Formats: sequence, C-alpha cells, structure tokens
Amino acid sequence: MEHKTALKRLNLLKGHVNSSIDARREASTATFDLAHAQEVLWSILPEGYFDALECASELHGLQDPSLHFDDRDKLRENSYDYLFGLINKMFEKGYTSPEKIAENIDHFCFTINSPGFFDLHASTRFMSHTALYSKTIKNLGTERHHDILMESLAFKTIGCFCLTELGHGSNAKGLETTATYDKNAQEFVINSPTQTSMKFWIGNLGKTAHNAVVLAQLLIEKNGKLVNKGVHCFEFQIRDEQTHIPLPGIEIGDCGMKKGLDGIDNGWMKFNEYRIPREALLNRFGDVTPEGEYKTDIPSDGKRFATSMSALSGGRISVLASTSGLSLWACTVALRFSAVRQQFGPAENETRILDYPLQQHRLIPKFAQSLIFMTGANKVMDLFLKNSSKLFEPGNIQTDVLHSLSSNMKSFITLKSQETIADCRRACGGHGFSFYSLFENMLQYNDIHCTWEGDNHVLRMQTMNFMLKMMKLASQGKSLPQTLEYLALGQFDRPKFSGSVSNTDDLLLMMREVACYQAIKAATKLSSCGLPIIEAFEKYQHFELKQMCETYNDTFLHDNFNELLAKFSCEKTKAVFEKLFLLSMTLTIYENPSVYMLVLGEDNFDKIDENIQDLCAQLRPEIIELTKVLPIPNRANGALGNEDLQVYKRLVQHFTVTEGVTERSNWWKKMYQNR
Ligand SMILES: Cc1cc2nc3c(=O)[nH]c(=O)nc-3n(C[C@H](O)[C@H](O)[C@H](O)COP(=O)(O)OP(=O)(O)OC[C@H]3O[C@@H](n4cnc5c(N)ncnc54)[C@H](O)[C@@H]3O)c2cc1C
Repeated sequence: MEHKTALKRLNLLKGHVNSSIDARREASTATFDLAHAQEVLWSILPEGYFDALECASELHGLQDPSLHFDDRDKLRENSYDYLFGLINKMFEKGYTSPEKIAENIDHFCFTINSPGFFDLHASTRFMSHTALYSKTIKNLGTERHHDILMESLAFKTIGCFCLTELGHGSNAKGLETTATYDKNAQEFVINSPTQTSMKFWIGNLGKTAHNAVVLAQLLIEKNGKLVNKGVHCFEFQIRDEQTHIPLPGIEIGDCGMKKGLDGIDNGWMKFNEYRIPREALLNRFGDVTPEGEYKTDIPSDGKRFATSMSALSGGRISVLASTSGLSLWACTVALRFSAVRQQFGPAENETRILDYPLQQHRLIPKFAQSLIFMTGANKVMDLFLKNSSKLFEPGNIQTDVLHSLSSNMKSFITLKSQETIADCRRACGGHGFSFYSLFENMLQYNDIHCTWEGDNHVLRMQTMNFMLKMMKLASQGKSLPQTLEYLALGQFDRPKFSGSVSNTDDLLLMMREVACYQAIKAATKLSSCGLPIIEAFEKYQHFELKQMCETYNDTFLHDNFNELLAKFSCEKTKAVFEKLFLLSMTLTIYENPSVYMLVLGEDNFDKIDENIQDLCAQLRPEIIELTKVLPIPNRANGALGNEDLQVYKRLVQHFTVTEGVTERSNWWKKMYQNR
C-alpha cells in the first residue's frame, strides 16, 4: 500500500493530538525524515495491515483500551462485539470476504493481528477461530467440508480447536480422546475414556463456540480387534442451535479463574459415546471407507501426523508478530512517559528521567532490539506466505526450515519481550503499575505467548533436531537452506575477532562465525560424550544446544535487519537506523557474555559497555520521534504513552472516569465499629 494512504489511515487512529511543549521539544531534536522511515518500515508489513486498523478505528467504544476494565463476563461479551463488528465492517468495505480469506487464511490472520492493540482478547478469539479452527478444516479437510469452511469464514459458525487435554498438550500424539468407527451406523463414537482425557484450555469453547475441531485417536476394527491409526482431526457441532446448550453426550464447562486474558472463555469438554457422521473426519491425508477400511497415501503414522500439523506454523508466526509488537508498544509507552517525568535536579527545572543515562540504558537498547524482532517476524511471515502453497508437498525442505525457524524465534523472542515489558513497567515507577499504563495487559498476553502455540522449550527441541540434521548435510558438503548457510563456514575453533566492535559488518561476520562454531561445538559434544544420542541430547539441551539455537536466532535477526537497511535512500535516516542496528547487536553481545566474551577478548568486551552508553546518548534526541515510526495507533497507548506527551492530564482523566472513585464505599460503617 502507498505510504501516504497508510499514513492517512494511521492518522485516523490517532484522534486529535494536541501538541504539547514536551512533544514539540522532542520532535525538534530529531534529525531523520519521519515519513521516509515510516515508508521503509511499513513496506514490510503484510498487505491489509492498515485495512483492519481503519475498520477498528470506526468501531464505537474502542478509543482507548486502558479504559476497558469490565468484569469477566462483560469483557467476553465486548470481545465478541469487537470481533463481529470488525469483521462485518471489513466485509462491508470490501477489504476482505469469506472467499478471499479462504484463498490464504494465514495472510488474513497476519493482518488481523493489528487490531489487537485495541482488544487483545478479541485477537485471541480471531486466532482460535480462524488460525486454528477454520485453517485446520481448510488444510486437512476435502471437498465435503467446503460448506462448513465457508460458514466459518463468514463468521456464521464460531469454532474452537481442541487438541490439549487435562493430561496432555505438548505431546499431542499421547492424547487420550478416542474416535471409534462403527461401520454398521457409519459413524464415529467419540469418548473421553479417562479423567485426564477431557479437552482442556480450549479458547472459545467455554461459553461461545458452536462447532469444534477435535483431535482424537482413530480406532478401527480389524479381525475383531480395535486398531489405533493415530491422532486424526474431526469437525462437528457441539452446541444446540436453538438453545446453545451442549448436545447430548457432550459436557462443556469453563476452565475457571486464570492469571489474565479474562476476555476469552477457555473451556473443557468431555464426551460420552457422542456420535458423529463418518464425513466428520477431516480426510485429506487419511480416510475411513464406509466399510471401515483405513486409506492413506502416507503410510507412516509419524509422517502423516507431522504433515497434518505442519501448516499450524502460521499460528506460531502470528505469535512472533504479536510479541514483537507488544515489546515495541511497551517501549513506546515507557519512553514517552520518561520524556515527561521529572525527578531531582534543580528545583525550578528538574531533570527528565530519560535524560539520565541510567534510564536511557534501560530503555533505548530494548527499543532497538524490539525493532529487530519486529522486522524478523515480518520476514518470516513473508517467507511463510510465499511458500504456503507448497507446505504440504512431501519432502519440501522449506516446511521444516520455516517450522524450525519460527519455533526457534518464538522460544527466544517471547521470553525477551516479557523481560522488556516488565522492565518498561518498572521504568515508569508507580505509574507503570496503574492499569491505565496498559503494561499489565501486555504482560499477561505476552506471558501466554511463551506457552501456547507450543511451549517454548519444547519448540526449541524441534529446532535442535533440525539443526543437527543440517549439520550432517554441512559436513557432507551438501547445500543448506539459506537461513543456515553459515553452517558451511566450518568454524571448528572458537573464532578470533579482529575487527572493530563499532563496525556492523565486522560484528555480523563474527555473529555468523560464532553461530557456526556453537553448532559444531554442540554436535561434537553430543557425538563424543559417550552417551546414547537421546540421553546426550537431554543432557546438553539447556547448555551447548541452547547456545546453538540462540546464536542462530541472533544471526538470522541481524542479517535480516542488515538487508532492510539497504532500503533507506535518505542518508540521515539510514544513519539513525544504523545506530539502532549497532545498538541491538551490542546489546545481544552484552547479554550473552559466556558466548561472546572469549571471542571478543576482555578489552573489546569492555568497549561494548562504552558503545551502549555512546549509542544511547546519540539516540536520545531521536528516540521519541522514532516511536512514531511504529505502526501502533496512538489511541491505543493508554494514559502514559500518548504521542502528545500530556501524561498527567491523561492520567487524571483516566482515574477520574472510573465509576465510584470519589464515592463513599458501601461498607464504610465498618470503619467505625471499634469506636
Ligand atoms: C490461555 C490458554 C489458551 C489455550 N488455547 C488452546 C486452544 O485453543 N486449543 C488447544 O488445543 N490448546 C490450547 N491451549 C493449550 C496450550 O497450547 C498448551 O498448554 C501448550 O501447548 C503447552 O502444553 P502443556 O500445557 O501440555 O505443557 P507441558 O508440555 O505439560 O509443559 C509443562 C512443562 O514441562 C516442560 N516439558 C514438556 N516436555 C518436556 C520434555 N520433553 N523435556 C523437558 N521438559 C519438557 C515444558 O517446557 C513446560 O515447562 C491453551 C492454553 C492456555 C493457557
């Protein structure tokens, strides 16, 4: 989309910005071209990002998420209103349609991340319904599931995706729900045979979903015995259309109190001999004939299951986009607040806390790092969309590359974002603890990003396995996927750094060499420790193997940002982004001394500290204007982070609109009982 159109739309979302003295002062010190910076950065966003935001801005009551502090039930209702309101507006304006979404569900999901700035619960609903439920029908279903797919994409049927059970989540192959084929009735009988087999944690299930995709062990009868054909997906109705009560044979409930994300109804479900038609099986990769015979083109149960699950990477990539957005959002709020907040110094003109080097060191490097995360997330989205039509092709290496890359990135970035958001909250002192700062919302939402769409540690193990396979290819001189080409450097010894720690090319080369060295070191450790491979893998998972994965992540992210720098045509603007790039690399090195100290040597490592200080000081005059480069709607920045920097005025506005703030409590008499 044209940058001008995007800017117009983002301005729509700003509301009226009354420029304050603080805001004018900060804008006056910046040296880069804001419009050019936006043009470059927004060019990597998925097409349609601003369509969804524009529709969101037109919905009543969505002006400021920090004014939404309803009770649990109201939050849930509101998030549904938002979901339906937004999608209907997008249909009305012709920005999308059920048919367009069907062409590429992942693309739709990537664009629908943006309205999350207004309501994170509604974003979750979109994801549970579209990225999990509808997408599974599309990927694993066939022609016979077309109508139900289109109903779901028209948002007439709301669905949920039921993999996790009380006893199993990560180990999906171990789940216990059964689907036994009854050839006389040509039906499957769904059962929850044990307490631990009840479906659990399922988003949209507790109170709202009409239908479900349920994963269950498929059992068919052969020679008088039940044979398990492994985990398969089934799509069926779970609630009565007239009463919304669960159908006979199904029990559904709410998972109860959670540590947050109350606007989404996570639910549990138990089956007691619940019968569904044979056609409910999503039969793209395996089918049961009416006579009860199992048919498949992929005979290996393991391969069939892996193929079925492979397209779920899209959900994980949405998490990447969301977590990097949350991290930048938190930095924006904390930086803007810090540019106004004054503590100590001369009585008549106290110092702004962002002018203290300490506050700069806490926030500016995190901003740089989060920006690198965001560009990396968008790169993976782009790669995924370009390859999405081929992801199911047998033997397509790109499927494994994308799966391992996105798993690895999710495992590191969600955790770093969590630290960043928590740091930003503390960097705002007491006001960071206020609901109106929005940090608590961000923290809760990002926290679950570390677990859903695959537990971070479990995901990282999958990357470890893939990388070890790639190491074998590298040792045989075979070609490698582009993201892992550095493995061919053959860096057996610890690299020796001879460049300058202020030169991004030198640091980038070092990062690649270190990543290769760490991978060779990990593979050598595994093969030489004398343990069986599985034991060795488990023993070194948290050490050498983790470092192999972390340096892969660092290398991918910084290589990618380096490519983006080539898109800047304005030298002054490029210079500012080069500083951010150097700062992010420097922070990465600083945060991982056990890997980088021996490579750089003590003297160079000391210079890293100095570089952080210098770069923060150089970026201080730019940083508040830099927050405007982000595609975050201003209205979503709560009381502390508005672009107009009128922090105190907004805080007072926020806490005074809360119902009953100045009223006497209804238990006030108790205050007098001891008198
Ligand atoms: C709010 C919320 C919404 C959700 N929505 C859905 C949904 O819509 N649909 C759905 O199907 N599921 C959903 N889930 C479930 C979620 O996907 C799982 O909780 C997640 O995949 C982690 O699985 P688990 O709970 O089985 O964790 P576990 O695998 O039991 O993990 C527990 C701990 O054990 C560790 N661990 C596990 N295996 C190993 C190993 N081999 N070696 C070493 N350590 C290990 C993990 O790292 C983790 O720290 C949701 C969960 C939540 C909380």
